[in-house]
Amino acid sequence: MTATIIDGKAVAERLRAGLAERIAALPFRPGLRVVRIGDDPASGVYVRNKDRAAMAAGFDSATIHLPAETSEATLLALIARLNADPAVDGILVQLPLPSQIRADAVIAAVDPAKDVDGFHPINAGRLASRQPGLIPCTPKGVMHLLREAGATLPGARAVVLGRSQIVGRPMLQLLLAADCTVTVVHSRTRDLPAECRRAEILVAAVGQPALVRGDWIAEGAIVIDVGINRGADGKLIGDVAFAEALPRAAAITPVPGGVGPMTIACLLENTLEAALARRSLPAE
Ligand SMILES: Nc1nc(=O)c2c([nH]1)NC[C@@H]1CN(c3ccc(C(=O)N[C@@H](CCC(=O)O)C(=O)O)cc3)C=[N+]21
Repeated sequence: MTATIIDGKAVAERLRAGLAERIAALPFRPGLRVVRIGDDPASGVYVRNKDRAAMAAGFDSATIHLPAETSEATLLALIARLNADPAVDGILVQLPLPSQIRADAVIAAVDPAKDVDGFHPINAGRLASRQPGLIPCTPKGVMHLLREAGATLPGARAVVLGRSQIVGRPMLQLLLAADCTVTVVHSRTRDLPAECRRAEILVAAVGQPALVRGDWIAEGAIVIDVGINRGADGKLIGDVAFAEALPRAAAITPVPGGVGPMTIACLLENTLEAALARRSLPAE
């Protein structure tokens, strides 16, 4: 078998085109504000891509760039101002934050109705309790890609590699809600390769370049690679050894061009959802 390569870039473009159409029919432009602190170069690329995609789809989007020395109090005051601004539907504070700022305090300060990252404990709790809320962008994008790849989710054995607050845990909730049999494995798991080999759907989200080798992958598995690691040569590499996985998997996402573009498209989808919900408009 040689795997079908899941074209996340193309799926993301279609999703964004659909959002642009819906926005064009609205009497207002959904507002997104991205807050970037300091000059982490990786954040720079992400913020630029997002701004470009948001503007092209018709959002009222802007990035607020503050210096690396910004205090937590200054950032919290900015968030309070954005929470109170009726033109702002979505707020994203780019992570990681400098060490003088507590990320937990910042995440909890964002109005849950504008929390387009889905990181606020209220939204995490809603997801875990199967109530409607804003869902973290990367796991939401993974669910889009699984549907696109034609995965049969009910009853499927899914393994999530990684238990982070921003990917692994919400991924567990979404796969479980879709009736998968989900196992979450992590750095303390005994025999990671054996656990991964049981997966019909494998979602790798650990941030370790090419950790998942060919022989960790069951024949015919669908492999979603969330990892975006920068190699010594500056190139992006996923968490999965792509060339080794190709002959075993049924379908696999590439890095770049897989999950990354979907994260941005889902951020825009969340911003539109937040804008409609805040105005008590129907979601479709
Ligand atoms: N509050 C917050 N929310 C985030 O969602 C968030 C964050 N902070 N901090 C940083 C990470 C990283 N992230 C990426 C999203 C898209 C690509 C992406 O589009 N990648 C392209 C390649 C881009 C390139 O060439 O560098 C791809 O995979 O094809 C990458 C990285 C969102 N993050």
